[in-house]
Amino acid sequence: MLDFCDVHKAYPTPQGPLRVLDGLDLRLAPGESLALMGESGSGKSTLLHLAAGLDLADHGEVLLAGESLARLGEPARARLRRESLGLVFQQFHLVPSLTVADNLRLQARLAGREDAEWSAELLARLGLSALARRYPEQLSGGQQQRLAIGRALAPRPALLLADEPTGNLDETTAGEVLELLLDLVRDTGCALLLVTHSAQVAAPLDRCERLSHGRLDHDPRAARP
Ligand SMILES: Nc1ncnc2c1ncn2[C@@H]1O[C@H](COP(=O)(O)OP(=O)(O)OP(=O)(O)O)[C@@H](O)[C@H]1O
Repeated sequence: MLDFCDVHKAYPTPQGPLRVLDGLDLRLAPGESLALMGESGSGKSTLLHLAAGLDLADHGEVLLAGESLARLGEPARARLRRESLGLVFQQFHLVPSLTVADNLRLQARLAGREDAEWSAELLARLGLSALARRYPEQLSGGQQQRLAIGRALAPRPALLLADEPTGNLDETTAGEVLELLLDLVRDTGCALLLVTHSAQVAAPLDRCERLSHGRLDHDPRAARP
């Protein structure tokens, strides 16, 4: 589903190149869930950006759904992103002028995958059916993040990238939102790459890797036995 092969990424700085990813290898199988942990500044967001084709590796190869992101032009990368990827961030990034139902529909429409039955089922599973005509600002933080998750999954992507998806929520709401996210991911067969600072959030996922000095180390402490 997602493969990083000997990936290097550096940022130019006045002091010279800052090497963030340094020969990183990663393989995520279809339907597999992986928690990505690591110190602040270790490169987790950089890795997510490369996985989404929002930025390109300096050396090495990133393959998404078998396609080398660097070899595709930007229009083809954008198409692949729309059709194969769901993105969820700590900030919800909902469209404020669209209702709950239309926020959900928009993403599916952009991917050419409108499916009224699936949208209705998603709204119900998100606990948002009764709120379908509200606007994002009329929702609680937990409801907004549930909608953001539903929107990302509306086109039935093969891979969901989530960057601290429960980082803005209180502990109880965060637990509920994570459970919902994992249930939906499991039921749709979507692979998941989730960045978190929390071992508790990482625990129910299939694997946990720690990013350190530009490479990944398996982290048995946070992974399920
Ligand atoms: N566009 C950029 N130009 C220069 N340096 C950058 C750029 N983007 C990120 N960096 C640096 O690269 C390193 C990795 O950043 P990144 O955001 O990937 O880390 P992170 O692990 O996601 O951090 P956090 O957990 O704090 O979100 C940091 O030292 C950061 O300052």
